[in-house]
Amino acid sequence: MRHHDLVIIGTGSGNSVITPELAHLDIAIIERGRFGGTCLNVGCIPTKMFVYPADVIVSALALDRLGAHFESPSARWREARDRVFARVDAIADGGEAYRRSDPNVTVYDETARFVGERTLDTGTGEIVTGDQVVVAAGGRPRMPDVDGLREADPGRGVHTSDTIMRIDEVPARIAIVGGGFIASEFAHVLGAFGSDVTWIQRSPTLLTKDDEDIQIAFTREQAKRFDLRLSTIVTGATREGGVWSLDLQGPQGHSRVEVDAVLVALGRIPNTDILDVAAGGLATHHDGRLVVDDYQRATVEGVWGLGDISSPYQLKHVANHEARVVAHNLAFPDDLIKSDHRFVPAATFGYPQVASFGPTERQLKVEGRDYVVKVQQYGDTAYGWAMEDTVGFVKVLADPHSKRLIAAHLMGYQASNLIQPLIQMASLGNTVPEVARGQYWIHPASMEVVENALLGLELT
Ligand SMILES: Cc1cc2nc3c(=O)[nH]c(=O)nc-3n(C[C@H](O)[C@H](O)[C@H](O)COP(=O)(O)OP(=O)(O)OC[C@H]3O[C@@H](n4cnc5c(N)ncnc54)[C@H](O)[C@@H]3O)c2cc1C
Ligand SMILES: NC(=O)c1ccc[n+]([C@@H]2O[C@H](COP(=O)([O-])OP(=O)(O)OC[C@H]3O[C@@H](n4cnc5c(N)ncnc54)[C@H](O)[C@@H]3O)[C@@H](O)[C@H]2O)c1
Repeated sequence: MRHHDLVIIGTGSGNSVITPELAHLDIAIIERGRFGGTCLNVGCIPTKMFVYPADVIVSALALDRLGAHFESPSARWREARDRVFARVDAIADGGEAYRRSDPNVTVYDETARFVGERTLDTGTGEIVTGDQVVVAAGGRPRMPDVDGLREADPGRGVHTSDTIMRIDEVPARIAIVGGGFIASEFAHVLGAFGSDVTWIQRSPTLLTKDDEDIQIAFTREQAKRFDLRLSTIVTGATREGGVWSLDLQGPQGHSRVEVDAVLVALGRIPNTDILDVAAGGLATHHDGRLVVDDYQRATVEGVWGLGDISSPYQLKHVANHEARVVAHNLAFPDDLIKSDHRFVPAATFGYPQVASFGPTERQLKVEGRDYVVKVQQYGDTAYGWAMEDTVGFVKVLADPHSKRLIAAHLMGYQASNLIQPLIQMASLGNTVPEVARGQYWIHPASMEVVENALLGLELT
């Protein structure tokens, strides 16, 4: 049994808990996978490195309407893959080497599980205890309850986001199951790189957590590009001669689709079960997330949780924020700070992009909350004319009494960037008139669509 001042499980955002204020402590890091966690190795960063060339290819295909012509743009998957992982793997390896070279840090590289309060079996034959324990062990893909698809099996063409980006060639035909972030981003990427995508979603729209206007508009755009099977579930899967035959149950009854590979994108489940947090005396929510309070404290003194293992958001910027809060609270126990989850934004890097924060219009109606709303089309602004845009829009919802923004929902070119001033004004408590008329907006930048959306809100 070995004792440490601080034990950190998981090197995603957990790795960044080691700030200069804590660097003198005797620290254990337990990581069963690659250093850097999901975002770096199999998540945000590699996906966006594939999304960028996919954006370029798909937008080039649509440039005819602007009088610009390209001879059939095409993509080379292996080149893109090798570019992505040359960079990503080097960062992961460098991060691990850096930690291992630190005399204050001991790295345990197996699967940990709790065997008592603040006590862990590291899986390496060593039991460790910590004065403080940070649980940052993230989550993993949820698999469907369908024979043949219960486990990822890349060798047989059953993939999750953990494996799909390392394949040698894009499959000629792929079925993507799910209708959220991962499905949307990978349909775009794999489609741009040459796969014929059949997209299976159990709900009548995609992106069901987004505002209804976004759901409808995004689904309409994807249906133009992919074989989209809505209100449809997979009931069976068999493989013969390298070909998967999926049984589908949809609005027209039973159907069958043949594909070379399947990508499962049905959400992620927290790793509290693998960690056996109950043995550590720690409480979980009904969905398996670790219970933490606003200060990121778990239910046993000296234990903290952050990121996907405890968060309902499952977003890297949230995990990073919570890591900063934990690092502060560990270093300054007499001056605890809370996490700020008031205006958490998210972006789906599909084509078109979607970005939002705050409740949907339907949620506001259900809550009976007063609001005013404006939907501004990209196509009604000068930059939208330049792009001949017919799909993008900015939807803003504001409180008519305080004149502050409640929510924003954007779809279109660079939505993930265009939303930032709206997040800023909500977070900093600026009113709509202050932001709309209290500054210059560069003409005729694409950001004018945001200015016009704010000006269009009827706030008397
Ligand atoms: C395909 C994909 C794309 C994404 N894109 C975005 C995006 O564009 N923007 C965004 O904001 N978010 C994105 N996310 C979400 C983002 O990656 C996560 O929210 C974030 O990485 C969570 O960080 P974390 O530190 O909580 O967990 P993780 O980064 O998952 O780290 C947990 C670590 O704990 C280790 N571990 C788990 N159990 C144990 C154990 N028992 N013992 C030892 N080690 C253990 C794991 O190996 C892992 O390295 C994406 C996710 C995916 C899957
Ligand atoms: N750009 C980003 O920020 C980004 C990108 C990728 C992933 N992520 C994070 O990773 C997490 C996982 O992504 P995801 O796309 O897997 O999850 P998600 O929650 O976005 O989507 C899951 C989809 O699967 C469907 N589904 C769930 N269970 C089902 C079942 N049993 N049968 C049929 N359909 C079912 C849901 O209706 C939904 O459409 C997300 O929560 C997100 O926070 C973020």
